[in-house]
Formats: sequence, C-alpha cells, structure tokens
Amino acid sequence: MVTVSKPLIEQFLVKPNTSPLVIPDIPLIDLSKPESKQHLVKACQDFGFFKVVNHGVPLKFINKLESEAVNFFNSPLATKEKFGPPDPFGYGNKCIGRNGDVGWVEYLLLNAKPESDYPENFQGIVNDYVTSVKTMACEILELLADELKLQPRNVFSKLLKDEQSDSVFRVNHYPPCPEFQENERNGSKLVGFGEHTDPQIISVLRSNNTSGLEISLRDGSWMSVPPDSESFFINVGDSLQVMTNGRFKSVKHRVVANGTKSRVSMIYFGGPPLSEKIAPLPSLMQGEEDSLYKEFTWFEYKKSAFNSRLSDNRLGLFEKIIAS
Ligand SMILES: C=C1C[C@]23C[C@@]1(O)CC[C@H]2[C@@]12CC[C@H](O)[C@@](C)(C(=O)O1)[C@H]2[C@@H]3C(=O)O
Ligand SMILES: O=C(O)CCC(=O)C(=O)O
Ligand SMILES: [Fe+2]
Repeated sequence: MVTVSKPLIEQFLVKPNTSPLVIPDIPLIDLSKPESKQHLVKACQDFGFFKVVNHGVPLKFINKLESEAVNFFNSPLATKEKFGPPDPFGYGNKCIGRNGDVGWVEYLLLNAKPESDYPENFQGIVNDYVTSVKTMACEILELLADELKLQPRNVFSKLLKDEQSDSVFRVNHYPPCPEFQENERNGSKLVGFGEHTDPQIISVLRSNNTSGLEISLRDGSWMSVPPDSESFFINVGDSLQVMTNGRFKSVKHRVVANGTKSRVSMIYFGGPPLSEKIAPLPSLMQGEEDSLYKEFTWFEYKKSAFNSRLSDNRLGLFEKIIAS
C-alpha cells in the first residue's frame, strides 16, 4: 500500500463540487440489439460517454486480468518499481505524465501491441483481454460509421486494426487512504486521476465495483458514474471529436479515490498510427460547413498532449478561428 505523510495529503485534495441539478441517466447500449446504432450516435453526441452490455468480452479474460493486477499491486513496492518509471511504459506511482500531475493512484501503462514486453504473468492475459476489447471497440466504431452513413464502414475502426495503431493499455489501482478519512469532514475529495479528456479515438474502461469515476456534464457539474463490473464504459476521445467535426464530444472525466475501498480499473485507449492525418471527414461535412480544426498527424497531437497538464484544453491549440 502507498502512504504519504499527513501534510502531503493536501496536494491530492479538491474542493467539493456542486451536484447536477438534474441527474441524467448514463446511456445504456445493448450491443445485441439492432437499434443500438441510433443510441450509440445519440450517446456520442449528447455525452461522449456510455455504458455497454452484451459486449462479448469473455468474463474469464476480465477476471484473470483483474486478479493478476491485484497480485501485482499487492506485491512489495520494490518489486513494482522494477517496472518503473513509465518512460513511456511501465509502473507509475502518484505521478501522472511528465508535467507535475499527481493523483492517489498507482498504475501500469503498457503498449497495447501484441507481443509487447509486459511484467511476468501478464503476457498472455493482457493479449487475450486487449484483443477482445479491441474487437468490441471496432464493432462500436463500425456501428457509428453505419449510422452516420460513412463509407467505408471501417473508416474509424481501420485505425485501431492497423498494425501500426498507437494504442495503449492501462491498469489503475486507487488504494485506500487511511490519512484521508480525517480530512473527510470538510467535504473535500481525494483526487485519484485529475480531470482530463483522453486524446485517442476511443477509450474502453472496465472497473471493479468501487465507485470513483465522474464525468463532467454540460452545466459544469460532476456526475458520479455508478460502477458496474460486468459492463464496459466507453468514452469518445479528442481524435474522434475532430474526425466528426465536433459532432461527437470527447468527455471530460476524472476519478475521485474512495479513501476506504480499492478501485481497480483497466482501460484500452484505441489510437491511430503515428503518421495518420486527423481531420474532419469530408463526407460528414454538410453544405458550407467549416472545419473546426486544423489538420494534424496523431504524432503531432500526441507530442503536444504529452507536453500538457492533465486538465489543459489540448484541442484548443488545434481549433480554427472561424470568422463569423
Ligand atoms: C498528464 C498527462 C498524462 C497523460 C499525458 C499527459 O501529458 C496528458 C494526457 C494524459 C493521458 C490521459 C489518457 C491516458 O490515460 C493517457 C495514457 C494518455 O494517452 O493521455 C494519459 C497520459 C499518461 O498517463 O502518460
Ligand atoms: O481509472 C479510471 O477509472 C479512469 C482513468 C482514466 O481516465 C485514464 O486513465 O485516462
Ligand atoms: Fe481518461
């Protein structure tokens, strides 16, 4: 378990936020239903976030990976640190990225490419899980393309299927924090993973049954997402927002650590090849519609993103100024 001395805990606290006036339902998509296409598009437009059931990812892959992750995070710090620091892949503890972000979290950041170098015991297990989750992500992207009447229907999914796809896999562990309970009285929250959007195309998240994930609603309030270990949560990434010229929203989200109960999450971030040009799809542009973004390669965006702080508006640098 990770511990910090009492005064240091301050750096992990954020002020309580106002609750949403109306708490919306998180869109629930049943992938076995033919009408899921329409719901998927609506969810990507309204929230950039939804929950998926009947996803086809075998439970045994999920459980094996979770139990291996728990074993890893329960091992001595010195053992875990043999896999760190993340440069860019490896074990990280409380420091997120290279620009001073901290959170009450430890994690493994891994290359999602098959045959990558993983800690012992993770090899086959990560490959099985990632392959299956990627298949689901590609199915979702193809349903979205169908509903948007985009040709070919693999216009998004081919970027994840490409051998050069720059996709990442992450396992996060938010440990209990005994020091925090003393602070709970003033209502402040313990930040596990600070607010941010994901830079890639699509992110696929699965967690154990511990709460903590929050999404930012349009009115600026934060909504807590009830955990569900049998479902997946999907969010639109910045690159998909750009490719759809802002129709789909890259949702701002964060994790508030529970303080008493461990949260374990695993997230697949589906990204394009480094050389891929990211720009609004011409076939989506209606009439005189302006492109809201300057074209960039994924390499350029990634470089810029990895030089930013978590809460920065990374897409801001690539927005076009449109004369009215
Ligand atoms: C502070 C940072 C961590 C991050 C790289 C960055 O500079 C800004 C984006 C962050 C993020 C968020 C989504 C994923 O968890 C992640 C792996 C990614 O691609 O972008 C992380 C980066 C990271 O942890 O290195
Ligand atoms: O751990 C989680 O539940 C979400 C973390 C997250 O948003 C990320 O790693 O980008
Ligand atoms: Fe994220």
